[in-house]
Amino acid sequence: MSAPVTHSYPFAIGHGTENDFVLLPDHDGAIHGDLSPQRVAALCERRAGLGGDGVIRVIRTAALGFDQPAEWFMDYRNADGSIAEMCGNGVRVFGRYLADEGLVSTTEPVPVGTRDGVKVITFDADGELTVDMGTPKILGDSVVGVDDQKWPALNVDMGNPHAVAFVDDLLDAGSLLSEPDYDRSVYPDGVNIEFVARRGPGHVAFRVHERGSGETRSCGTGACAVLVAAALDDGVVAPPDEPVRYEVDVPGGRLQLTWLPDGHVLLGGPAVIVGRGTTDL
Ligand SMILES: N[C@@H](CCC[C@H](N)C(=O)O)C(=O)O
Repeated sequence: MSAPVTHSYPFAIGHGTENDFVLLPDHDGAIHGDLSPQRVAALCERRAGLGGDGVIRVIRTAALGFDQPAEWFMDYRNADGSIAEMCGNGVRVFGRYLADEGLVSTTEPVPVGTRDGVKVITFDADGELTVDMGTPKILGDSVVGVDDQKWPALNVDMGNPHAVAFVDDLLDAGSLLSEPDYDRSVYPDGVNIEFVARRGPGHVAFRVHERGSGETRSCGTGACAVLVAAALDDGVVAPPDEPVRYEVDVPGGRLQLTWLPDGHVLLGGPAVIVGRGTTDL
């Protein structure tokens, strides 16, 4: 009897403020058929797999047949294998990976294709990366809940859905081991839920329960939604007359958020690649 044929695929592990990802370089789209939701979930499993909040396939935009003005496309999957439109920390880690591999130059902005359109990454002088996340959609209010507590929450779309609730204390959100309650008629495709506490002027902190990944130590699109909710709560009218800046703390570090007069939100912070290897998926 012949032995089963197994393929070996390279991978890298990276994180942005401890939102961590398994990156699968697949420049020309060879592994597409092998990347089922079950395989993604197995890769992200923290005890029996490589471990991660999500998987990012590094693929040429042309290999997917997408018409976007960017050579590289971030094909993002949540830890449960579901596909998400956008990942703010993921796209910064993606930029770091491309730069470390010598696939892009750090001296000029790099466009990256995503399911939410092209995002442009800038390599900052301090070693961090900033991405132009585009324009938030502010879609009104709903309610989120944990156990018998409920909070009003602002519906902000950053390409993916968010519900932002202000709490007195980040511990008010409880263990976040299970998904908080939310209005499924408002969010038929699920939602990322941010619990935000004030830290001072222009300074907030949040915890997040991510759709498809559970509680994570950071969420870039979530930080953008939090910036918008905090600024509106502080009396800023959208879009702002002048740049509005917030420091946003997450369990895994600190992100720098800017809301520009043209409506775009910039997300800045660290992003690193911490290991490489091979896997049979
Ligand atoms: N961690 C990400 C968001 C990833 C996608 C999200 N879980 C969703 O399903 O929308 C970020 O940094 O933005």
